[in-house]
Amino acid sequence: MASQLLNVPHLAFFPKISSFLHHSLFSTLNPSFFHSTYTRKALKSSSNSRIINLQAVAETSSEIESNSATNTTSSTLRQICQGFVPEHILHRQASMEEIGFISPTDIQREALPTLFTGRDCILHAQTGSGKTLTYLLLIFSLINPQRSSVQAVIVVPTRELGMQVTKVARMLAAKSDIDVKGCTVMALLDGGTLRRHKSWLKAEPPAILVATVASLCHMLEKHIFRLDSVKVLVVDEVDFLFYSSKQVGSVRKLLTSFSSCDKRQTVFASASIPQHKHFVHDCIQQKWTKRDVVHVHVSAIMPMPLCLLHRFVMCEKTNKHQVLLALLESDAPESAIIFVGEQSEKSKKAGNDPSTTLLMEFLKTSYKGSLEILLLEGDMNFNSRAASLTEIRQGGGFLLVSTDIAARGIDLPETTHIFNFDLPQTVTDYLHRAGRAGRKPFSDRKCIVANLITAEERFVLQRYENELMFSCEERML
Ligand SMILES: Nc1ncnc2c1ncn2[C@@H]1O[C@H](COP(=O)(O)OP(=O)(O)OP(=O)(O)O)[C@@H](O)[C@H]1O
Repeated sequence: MASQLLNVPHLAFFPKISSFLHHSLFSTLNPSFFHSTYTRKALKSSSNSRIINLQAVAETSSEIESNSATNTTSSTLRQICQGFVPEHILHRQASMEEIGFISPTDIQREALPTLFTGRDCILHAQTGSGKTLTYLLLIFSLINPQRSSVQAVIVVPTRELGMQVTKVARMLAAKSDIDVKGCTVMALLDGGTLRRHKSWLKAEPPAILVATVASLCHMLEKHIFRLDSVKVLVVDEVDFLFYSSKQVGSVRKLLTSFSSCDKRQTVFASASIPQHKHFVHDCIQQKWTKRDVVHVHVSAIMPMPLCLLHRFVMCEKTNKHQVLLALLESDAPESAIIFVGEQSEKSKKAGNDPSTTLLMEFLKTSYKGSLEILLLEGDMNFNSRAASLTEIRQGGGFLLVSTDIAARGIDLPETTHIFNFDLPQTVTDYLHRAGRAGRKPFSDRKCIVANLITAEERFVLQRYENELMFSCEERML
């Protein structure tokens, strides 16, 4: 299986060079891999490259590769979880079915049986494929509600994703008819009131802790609590955290200094794990996971959901606002996210308004449709960011203008359209931005990803098409 994986074209999906992409096994890859510009760049820059012993990795870890067409089992999610996830979550009062979880998604079908055996897993599946519920079901199968200690920790890269995961975990906990206190879920997120959390953690430790890395490490460094009783540690959007120069040090510490992989079950999740062979190797070498970690790779040859239709409109930089307006009028999305690039430091220093502000002003005066126009960007304070997402989740259509802060993990299933007002910087960013639409696992509904590009940007988009294996049609206005 390992050698088969090395020959599938999805390995051409290769974003910018990162700190953990430091090995070189390119000589063993399919020649098509070398067509990737990113790959050529990586080859040039991998001065400290070394050949890793793939065979050794293959002997200890294992791969489960699945593509939707190959699935034959018709078990329901409840059947897969029976005997593992407690009855009170599955059967009584308000059941999984009532929440809407009847059939398992591919990642749930492939990963849950392995997770229930206690093995560490890397959940690698498309955006919107249900990875959150996969690891939460494992957590609910392991925690003892009678015990007053932190038994599961879920690490997330952003406050917004943390709030979302907390909400799903609380929904599952609340649907059970056991003593809710036993299943408390605490969100320990950047921008929160850490002092209040400190006393809470000491007096009444929650069973499940959802945390951003900085806040979690702060508590651990101050010895407010320890990870001794943690049975499962999940790192969501794991590639993002390892890429982030601000967060990678803390993540490594969390995985090796604050707790040991032998004493916990470790789960990593993401829709993009570039050079996953290297990553599995690093997991074992660095003791982030046990040696028999399983890489569960769903839709390996198709990194993007098929329900997404990709379009581009060629335009001048100066008339992008008008083009976007024309698209909004003609496509009439039910709800949409408009992704805008981050303002450069140079532009900030020059005192220019960020593109998000300019676009918001334009839309507020020119857009005549019924969707509510909202903004989400990193520079906003935490309360305003939370307010934007709360408003969206209250229902009604929205037009969310956002930077890449909304590109990872955010689940707004009503989103029918993504507009890349500015083209994303990397192929990974493209995958995650596009994946904010098409998030209803069993729906046939097609969603649109529209790219507003200048003639010079066409080749960049073409590269994304090649690496993610989709094709983008030109849309004439
Ligand atoms: N078995 C299921 N049946 C129906 N809906 C499901 C099922 N599992 C998950 N979902 C729904 O699918 C949507 C996407 O799930 P989730 O947010 O876990 O995706 P993800 O794989 O984590 O995506 P991303 O990589 O973008 O973070 C959610 O709205 C969730 O409620």
